[in-house]
Amino acid sequence: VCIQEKVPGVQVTVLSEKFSPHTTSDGAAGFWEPHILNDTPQELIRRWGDETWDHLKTLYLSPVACDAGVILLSGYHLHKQPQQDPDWASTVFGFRHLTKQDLQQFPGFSSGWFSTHLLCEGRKYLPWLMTKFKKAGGKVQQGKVTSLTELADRYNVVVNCCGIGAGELVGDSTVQPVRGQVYRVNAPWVKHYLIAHEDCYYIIPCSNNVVLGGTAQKGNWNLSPHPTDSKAIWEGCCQLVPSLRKCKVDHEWVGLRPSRPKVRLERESVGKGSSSLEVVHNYGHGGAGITLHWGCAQQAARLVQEALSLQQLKPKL
Ligand SMILES: Cc1cc2nc3c(=O)[nH]c(=O)nc-3n(C[C@H](O)[C@H](O)[C@H](O)COP(=O)(O)OP(=O)(O)OC[C@H]3O[C@@H](n4cnc5c(N)ncnc54)[C@H](O)[C@@H]3O)c2cc1C
Ligand SMILES: O=C(O)CCC(=O)C(=O)O
Repeated sequence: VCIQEKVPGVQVTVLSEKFSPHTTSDGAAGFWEPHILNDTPQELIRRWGDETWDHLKTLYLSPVACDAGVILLSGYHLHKQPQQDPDWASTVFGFRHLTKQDLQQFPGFSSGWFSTHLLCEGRKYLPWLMTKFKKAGGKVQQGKVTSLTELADRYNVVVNCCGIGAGELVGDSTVQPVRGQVYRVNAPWVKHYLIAHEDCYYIIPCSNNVVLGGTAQKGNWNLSPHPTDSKAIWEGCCQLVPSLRKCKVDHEWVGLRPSRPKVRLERESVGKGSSSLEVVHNYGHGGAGITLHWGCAQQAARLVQEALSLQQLKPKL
């Protein structure tokens, strides 16, 4: 969608093995908070995160908020050890430190913050974006790409935004999963998010259900819910909000956060001669793909523009 908006007359095709609701982005809570980004430079996290925040804020304040799956959510970040204020404190709304009175609700936690965040639900947002994309003339094709150069005779530029699949596609062994298991439950009485950072437990209400998480297991590719994780998540979340014991479980889900030493967002020429191709890489967003998505997409679209203006355009089939 960003490319369509930035490059006049461009024809864009989304070529993907899986579509919504079967992607990692569909299962994520969609909570705006930069995390699991390893050594991605702080100034880039701030720039991409803030651009995404502004984009989501605009959607939230518009009539499309419900269709696009963008909501505003307040709640608690809980810590067992004293922490420095996070870099995102000045981006979110109403950041403050928890008082002794706040902390009385949460035995075992000694500090934390209260803040209001935007949340973008992939399961609503992706179909909403797809409608926009198709209306603007975008094409869609299902299929697994095994080599980027196989696309050289069909496209002038390819954007590699394959998430966890990017590692295999471009032979980047630094892409590793950080496995996240969650429950989706019906608990409409839960109106605040709670994130217990050291234990990795969280409770995040979305528009139709509540996400109970989670795990962050590096290098684990198992896409099935594991009973040991289910038990730990259930007990951890029920300790935070005991009334959750009464909730009805909708389903469990596992996703692989596409982790990398740092987000890869750059241009590269791959292949030689007739199979050479301009590629824009945009992958490795760890636990923050939704948090950074619009800022990264803007940058990727600028790189597409650059790649198009550098090459002599030949008509392709
Ligand atoms: C449990 C959990 C909770 C999360 N919560 C949050 C959150 O609250 N906030 C947040 O910001 N982030 C969150 N994340 C992280 C977020 O989900 C990811 O960073 C994000 O989904 C990555 O998006 P992506 O588009 O790169 O990958 P994906 O959503 O996985 O999309 C990649 C696409 O590429 C396609 N593809 C891959 N390889 C190929 C190939 N070879 N050929 C063709 N197509 C291919 C796939 O089919 C898919 O359609 C969470 C992740 C998990 C697991
Ligand atoms: O911890 C958060 O900010 C919300 C959940 C999340 O982003 C994740 O599980 O990766």
